[in-house]
Amino acid sequence: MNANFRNFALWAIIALLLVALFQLFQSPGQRSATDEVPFSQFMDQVERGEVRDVTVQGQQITGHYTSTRAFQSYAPGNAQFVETLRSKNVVVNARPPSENFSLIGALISWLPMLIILGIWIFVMRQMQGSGGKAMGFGKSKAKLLTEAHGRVTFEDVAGIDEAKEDLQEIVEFLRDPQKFQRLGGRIPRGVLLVGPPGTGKTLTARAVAGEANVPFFTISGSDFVEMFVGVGASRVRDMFEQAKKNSPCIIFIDEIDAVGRHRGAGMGGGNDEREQTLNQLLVEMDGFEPNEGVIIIAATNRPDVLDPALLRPGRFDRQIVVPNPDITGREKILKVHMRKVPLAPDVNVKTLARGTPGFSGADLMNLVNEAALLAARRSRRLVTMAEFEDAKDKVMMGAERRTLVMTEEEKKLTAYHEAGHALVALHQPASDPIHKATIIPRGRALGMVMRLPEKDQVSLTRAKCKADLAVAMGGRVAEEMVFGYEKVTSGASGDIQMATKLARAMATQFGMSDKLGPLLYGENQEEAFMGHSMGKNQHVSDETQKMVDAEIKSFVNQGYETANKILTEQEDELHTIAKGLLEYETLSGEEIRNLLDGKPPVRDTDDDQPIGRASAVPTAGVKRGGDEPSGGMEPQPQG
Ligand SMILES: Nc1ncnc2c1ncn2[C@@H]1O[C@H](COP(=O)(O)OP(=O)(O)OP(=O)(O)O)[C@@H](O)[C@H]1O
Ligand SMILES: [Zn+2]
Repeated sequence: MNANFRNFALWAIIALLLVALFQLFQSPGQRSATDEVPFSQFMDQVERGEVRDVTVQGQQITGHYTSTRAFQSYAPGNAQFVETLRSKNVVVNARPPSENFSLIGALISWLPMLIILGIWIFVMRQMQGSGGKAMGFGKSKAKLLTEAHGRVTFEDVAGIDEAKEDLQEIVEFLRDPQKFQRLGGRIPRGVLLVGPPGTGKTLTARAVAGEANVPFFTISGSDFVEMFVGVGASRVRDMFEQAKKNSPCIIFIDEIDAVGRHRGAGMGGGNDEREQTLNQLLVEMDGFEPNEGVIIIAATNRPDVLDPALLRPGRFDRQIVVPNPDITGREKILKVHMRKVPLAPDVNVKTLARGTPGFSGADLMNLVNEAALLAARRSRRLVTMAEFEDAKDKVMMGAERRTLVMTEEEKKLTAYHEAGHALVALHQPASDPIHKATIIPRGRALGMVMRLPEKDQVSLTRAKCKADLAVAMGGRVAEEMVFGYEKVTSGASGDIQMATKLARAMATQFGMSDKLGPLLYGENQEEAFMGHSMGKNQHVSDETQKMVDAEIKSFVNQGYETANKILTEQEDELHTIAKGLLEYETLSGEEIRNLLDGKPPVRDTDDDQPIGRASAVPTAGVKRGGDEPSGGMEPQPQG
């Protein structure tokens, strides 16, 4: 049944129902236009010669008086009145009993059937979803992406060269399956792309199809999962049928974990349907010849939950990891997405790539998009570095909260807090260089100092950890120095949390404590990771626990002392930076260094951009995080 026919049938039924209703309501109306008279009265009128003609239909009598007025009456079952009519010269017509009402009668007797049919069709349509795709129940929901969706090639995928290399072989096979057949090589039927969200798994799969110029069917694992038993399995069957008709081609199953979860791993019962679907998938994958030219590419970010049967040879036996990009990868991905954007000459892709550790391909695409939108809002012809910087902060920390009302006192306190971080960082050679400091509130942070590593960090040195601890404490120390012990705010909670996490990692994981030695304390990674107290950890004795806690405390205290020493010795510089922040709100690393040399920042006054940022591009880096987190840690907006 195709969609057009279904639509037609539906409208036909609705039309029929309307006609039937119309007839039903119409008939009594017509009747009321005639006189309805009792049979006895009718007979009297006949006797009196007032009736001109009658039509007898079963027991119903209709006719006209000599006055031409119409009437109608009903005769009792066995009344013999025709003789009387004849004797009075009335014209008598007769009709078979049901003719007059045959249409209505038929409709009434068919009505229940029609209603049931209508409901059935309606339910079927509902089950198909509103997508309007002309596919039947139990048919696969796989979508065929065509040229109209835009052709994707390996050119569009950047920064994951190893995955592309691995897939190159599949491209060659799809281009000329016969060649491989002749040589008897075994081509994998299934490829599993494994990686975190947004790293370009879907994009890569599409690029394989684009490179090989073959059809690309895409479906999500969750599309197979239906409430009706057997539907998922029949969708799988249908999908493979479609694919075979279009071979060579690619089937892409996104989120395969939705169907491919370990059998029997679900919560409670009721997983029969999913298991049936999975079984069907396994059967189909075994069932087609490797040379039929259908390649299945599946994606997941949870390979660990997949049923082992899926990973056996002949199924998804090839796994390709698609990781988050490294610094050069980020640069390449940024360049791919910047192709569509008119760039100002000051845009430095390398700096952006350095400032976005942990970003996925999708995050980077989002960053470029945000920057373009910002540039449009600022009515610029080109997208400048300032937009990219702001977009980066927005993606990383949340939108600026320029409307947040801060009292002068709070603003001053924030400025000194951030200046404290910045100054400590400046005087710690092991710290990453400052990228910028700002007191514009963003997300949960009231301000932040960003430092940028020169290159992606693979490991942390002891010196760098110590420097990071000192920088983290710098904010609080500055507050205490300038405003006094009692005026200290909760604003440093983010710093304290970050410092504690780092100190704990140094003591229990990195082996950086002399007292504890290079041992792993606390087997429970998660506890350590979450920054929870390990107090109840059964692997650590009470005494060891006390030692661990003491070491963590001593690391943080050392950081505090270092910060205190630097800030006390350089109090003048602290005031200079804080005043600079109060005046300009945002200072780049270079501007801070210039300020300390007595050179104020140069601001473009006729620049209409809402952010008072220098047009000079900061070349030095900063590190991410609201009041800076340390290597490998999540950004910690400081409140
Ligand atoms: N390596 C990359 N090169 C270029 N663009 C990328 C890359 N990775 C991601 N993107 C961009 O991010 C978008 C989203 O990526 P995609 O949907 O392919 O990610 P995914 O890994 O399939 O994510 P998910 O696991 O959430 O489905 C892409 O359309 C693309 O524009
Ligand atoms: Zn801080």
